[in-house]
Amino acid sequence: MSVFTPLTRDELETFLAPYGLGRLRDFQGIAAGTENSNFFISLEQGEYVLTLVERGPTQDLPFFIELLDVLHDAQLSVPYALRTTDGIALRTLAGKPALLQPRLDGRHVQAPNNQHCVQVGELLAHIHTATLDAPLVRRTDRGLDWMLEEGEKLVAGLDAAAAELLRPALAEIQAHHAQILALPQANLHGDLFRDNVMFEGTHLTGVIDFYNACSGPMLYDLAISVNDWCSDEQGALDAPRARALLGAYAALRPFTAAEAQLWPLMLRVACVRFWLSRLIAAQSFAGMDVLIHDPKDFQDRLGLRQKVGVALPFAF
Ligand SMILES: Nc1ncnc2c1ncn2[C@@H]1O[C@H](COP(=O)(O)OP(=O)(O)OP(=O)(O)O)[C@@H](O)[C@H]1O
Ligand SMILES: N[C@@H](CCO)C(=O)O
Repeated sequence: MSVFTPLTRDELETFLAPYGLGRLRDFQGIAAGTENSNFFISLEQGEYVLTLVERGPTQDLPFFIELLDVLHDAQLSVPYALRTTDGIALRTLAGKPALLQPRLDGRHVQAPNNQHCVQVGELLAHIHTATLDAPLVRRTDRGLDWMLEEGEKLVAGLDAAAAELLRPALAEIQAHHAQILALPQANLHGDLFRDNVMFEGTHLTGVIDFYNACSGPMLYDLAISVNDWCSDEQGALDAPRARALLGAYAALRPFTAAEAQLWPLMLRVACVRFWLSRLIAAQSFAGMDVLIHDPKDFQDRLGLRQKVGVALPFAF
C-alpha cells in the first residue's frame, strides 16, 4: 500500500492538537495513491485527510495552499489546507511537510457515463475561469522540456515498436513547443483522472490531489482529462463521452481557433506525459509495495491518437 511514512497514534495526537478540532477518534492509512502518504483522520469535530508530501519541490507547497484557497473561495469543493488556531497551514510531521484537509464526500467512478463527463467538463472550466485572469505562477516539473529530456533517455530502453511511437511524438513536441506555450493559460489541475474526482451518483462532490497543479495551457488540462475519462477499454476515444465533456466545458469557456487547431496534438502530448511518468515510476518502485499504473495504457492511447475523430467544439 502507498503509505510511505507510517505514523503512530502519539505522533498524530501531538500533531493534531493545535487545530482545535477535538480528540483523535481513529485514523487509517489510505492504500490508493502513488505519490504521497495519506491518512483518513477522524476527530471529534469531523472527518479529515492528512497528507505527508513525499515528492516534489517543497518550496512549491505555498503555491498549492494558495491555489486551493482561491478555488475554495470560488465555491469549488477542494481539499484546502486547514489552519491551526495560530493560523498555520503548512506544518511538519515525521520530517515531511504535512497538511490537514477536509475529507470530501463521494466515491471515485470507474466507468463514467456522459453525465459524469459533463460534470468533469464543467469542473475544469470552473477551475480555469477562477484563475485565468491572474494565474498563480508555477511551472510544472513534468512539462514539455521534461518530456523531451526524459523521453530521450527512456527511448533507448524501449522495444522497437514503442520506440517508433515515442520518437515522432517527441519530435512533434519539439516542433510545436512555442505554439503550445502560446495557448491561453490559467491554473491547471494537471492530473484530473477518475481517481482524483469524487461523485455521489452523477453529482460531482469534490476534486482532490492538486500536487501536479501548475500554470499552463488550459487545453493541456482538457487533453489529460479526456484521455482518462473518455477512453474505452482499448484506449480509443469514446466520442459521446468526449463530446459531452468538451461541450460542457465550451459552454463556460469557449475554445479559441488556436486551441481547436492544436487539439489532436495536445491529446498526444498528454499521452507522452503519463507514458513517461509511469515508465519512470515502474522503474523506481519495482519490487516495492506501491501502486504502479501500467505504462502500456498510454503507449496504446498514443498509438490510437495518431488520428483524432473528435474535434474541439469551435465556431469558425
Ligand atoms: N480530501 C479528501 N477527501 C476524501 N478522500 C481523499 C481526500 N484526499 C485523498 N483522499 C483519498 O485518498 C486517495 C489518495 O489520495 P491522492 O490521490 O491525493 O494520493 P496521491 O498519492 O497524491 O495519488 P496519485 O497517485 O493520484 O497522485 C484518493 O484516491 C482518495 O480516495
Ligand atoms: N494519474 C497518474 C498518477 C499520479 O500522477 C497516472 O495515472 O499515471
